[in-house]
Amino acid sequence: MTELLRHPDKMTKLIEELNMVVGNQNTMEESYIPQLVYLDAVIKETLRLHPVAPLLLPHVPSETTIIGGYTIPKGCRVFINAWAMQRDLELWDDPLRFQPERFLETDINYRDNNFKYLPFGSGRRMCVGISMAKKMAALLVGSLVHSFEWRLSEETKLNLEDKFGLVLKKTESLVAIPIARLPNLEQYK
Ligand code: HEM
Repeated sequence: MTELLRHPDKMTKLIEELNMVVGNQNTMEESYIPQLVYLDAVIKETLRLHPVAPLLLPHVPSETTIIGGYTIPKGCRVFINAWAMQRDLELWDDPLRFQPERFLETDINYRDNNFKYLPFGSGRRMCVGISMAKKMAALLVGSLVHSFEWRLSEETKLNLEDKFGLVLKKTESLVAIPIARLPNLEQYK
């Protein structure tokens, strides 16, 4: 939501998609998700810049392995810096820019074997909750944007700073004011 509020043009594009697919007589539901391609791109781009688990989960190889000339000893703890890979200038065009369109132009997916985009990890130990997480994120962001117009109070600064840990969190929570945008208040019950 912070990225969308910082980029009103992207917010407008998402609202237009929701208006077209869901319409203002309905509320956001799971069945609309496959048609909401821009919403999917917004979530993918958000997870690229702000991965929930920036170093994935610690992995421990069961055998000593050589990868790219580096020896990874059996039993050592390996962290994969997905955060850095997903912002790497050599892998991404203009990497610090919030640009959901980059996911419309390519078919990069969460489960692909590409090693530049790993918000859910990769391989045998990748996240088992991808399907659920994808749907929940789409339902949540889709509902917030479809049902409300979001405004900021005068003093709100849109701070995108991250607090690092096993899980990435915003340093400052977003405070935004929702305004009903659906025509019928019954739709909010
Ligand atoms: C946006 C939401 C989520 C993100 C970004 C996420 C991300 C991740 C990541 C990065 C890993 C580590 C993968 C690796 O180290 O290779 C992981 C593991 C895991 N996730 Fe998620 N996850 C999410 C939601 C969920 C949900 C909803 C569930 C369960 C319903 C779930 C269950 C798990 C489990 C059980 C593992 C450990 C898998 C293993 O070690 O074999 N996750 N997740």
